[in-house]
Amino acid sequence: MSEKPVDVAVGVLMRPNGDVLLGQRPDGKPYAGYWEFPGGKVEPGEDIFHALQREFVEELGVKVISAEPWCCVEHVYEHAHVRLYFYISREWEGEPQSLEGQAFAWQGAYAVSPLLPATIPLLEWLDQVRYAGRAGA
Ligand SMILES: Nc1nc2c([nH]c(=O)n2[C@@H]2O[C@H](COP(=O)(O)OP(=O)(O)OP(=O)(O)O)[C@@H](O)[C@H]2O)c(=O)[nH]1
Repeated sequence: MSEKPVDVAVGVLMRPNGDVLLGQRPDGKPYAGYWEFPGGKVEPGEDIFHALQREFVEELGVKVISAEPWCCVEHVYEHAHVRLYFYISREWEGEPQSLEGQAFAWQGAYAVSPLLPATIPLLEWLDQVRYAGRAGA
């Protein structure tokens, strides 16, 4: 598949201790059961941050107050060519709720699996952000 990539806004909610929120893809979606950082496709005319805010309200009932762009990766799946815009947020309102029936979990070490293939290579790099400045990190 070499068509134009689909833009996806992805958010890493990060607690002060470095834990991050992962969700499990619901039944009926490609890669159902795989774990991912919450997010979804950017709609026409929408900017990435607003897409991120919308997805977090729809999926988790969480209002993202601020988020910094972290990285962008492309991945070609059999179902889609995606361009993933990852943001890191340390400032949000509300406790995550399972509004789409999905499981979710705050993770220190990544104890859930499988994770989406495009996301796995980023985890080591993300740990550098999560535990920056800590002894042994
Ligand atoms: N949210 C999210 N999506 C990811 C990650 N990694 C990754 O490859 N993706 C891919 O990005 C795409 C996200 O699309 P989606 O189907 O979840 O988007 P959506 O919620 O808008 O779905 P919809 O089509 O039902 O409206 C999927 O192809 C998914 O495989 C990740 O960490 N988080």
